[in-house]
Amino acid sequence: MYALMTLTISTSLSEKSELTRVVTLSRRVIIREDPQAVSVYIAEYIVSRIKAFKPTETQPFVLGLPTGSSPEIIYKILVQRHRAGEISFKNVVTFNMDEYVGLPRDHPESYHSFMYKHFFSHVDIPPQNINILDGNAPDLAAECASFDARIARYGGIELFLGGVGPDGHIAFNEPGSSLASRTRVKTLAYDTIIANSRFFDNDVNKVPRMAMTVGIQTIMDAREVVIVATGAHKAFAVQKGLEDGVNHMWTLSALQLHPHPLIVCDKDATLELKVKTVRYFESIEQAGTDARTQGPPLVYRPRTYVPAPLPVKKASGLTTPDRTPVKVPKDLRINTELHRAMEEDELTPDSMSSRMVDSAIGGLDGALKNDLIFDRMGARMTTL
Ligand SMILES: N[C@@H]1[C@@H](O)[C@H](O)[C@@H](COP(=O)(O)O)O[C@@H]1O
Repeated sequence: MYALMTLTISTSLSEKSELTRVVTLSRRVIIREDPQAVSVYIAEYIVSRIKAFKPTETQPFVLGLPTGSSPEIIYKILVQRHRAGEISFKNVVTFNMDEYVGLPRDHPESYHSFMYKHFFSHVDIPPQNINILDGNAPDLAAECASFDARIARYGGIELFLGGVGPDGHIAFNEPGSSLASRTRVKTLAYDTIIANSRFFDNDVNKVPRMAMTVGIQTIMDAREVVIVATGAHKAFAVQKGLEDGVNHMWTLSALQLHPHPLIVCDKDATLELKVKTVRYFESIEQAGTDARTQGPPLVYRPRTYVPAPLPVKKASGLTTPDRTPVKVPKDLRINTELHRAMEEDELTPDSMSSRMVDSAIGGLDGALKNDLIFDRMGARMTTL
């Protein structure tokens, strides 16, 4: 199950007259000491993938993004890399995994607010390149269909970054979700409502009961999936996702069927894994088969563009899905103002992390207080 597989693929691309290339496929698990080192690894990985892709306005890099406490340091590092002039998001198009239904867009805990606060307000991504599900759309099903159609218009997602819930869910694909699911409305599992109540004054009654989420198949369709898993409270999910079989009750496990999954864990998140499993993945990395050299062959893979968006019948009449309007909606301005707060105070732990009593979040708070120090892998990395 964990063995590296080699696969010979044929491509019709005539690049350098090489019609056949041997691509190494593997399930990659990288283990780092703590959330800080995990975040450095993933941020560097994303930067390297974007650079390798050499995105342009007409062929942007399509990046799927998550929310949650786990990716906060990753966003912070990406912002730092951007400010240092090392990476631009001008030709990056983003699709967020999920959003609560019925929560005002400018609510501090909406995923719109989260994304602007932690990332979008601090980088050069054009507003029209940002795609986040509208949890207040008059027709939620049409909004979901429109989202999938927009992804298809861009030729699919290149790299989907995701977190994992303590119950093994990815995005809001709760235990029991169909592994063939696409973007849709989901009722949240009670475990998730309890877990996320930390963002809502620890009051389960304030947590929205429903969310819109990309499906498992939406994530599986991405050319590459990167999962961040930090903290002892994720250890059981990681164990189920990696060591047990593919199971819709632990939706993380679906990635066993993906050709390019990369799961980056801190040591706490590996606590339930067998020593043998941990040693195996560590040995793969030590053998020099570093994940960053084993991503999908970006430049050789054809991108399948769907030229026109699918028409979607909305309550107000026939409309076509389109990208987010160039004009930033009024209710997003509140998020942009958070930019100033961040400039002054960087990413100080917000209400989310500071309220959580958890080893991973403790690590996050510690990391946010300190300067980011790139670990050995990060330092050794050469940007493409
Ligand atoms: N919908 C989000 C998921 O996308 C996220 O992965 C999960 C874990 O979040 P955290 O990183 O805060 O543990 O929380 C929510 O349920």
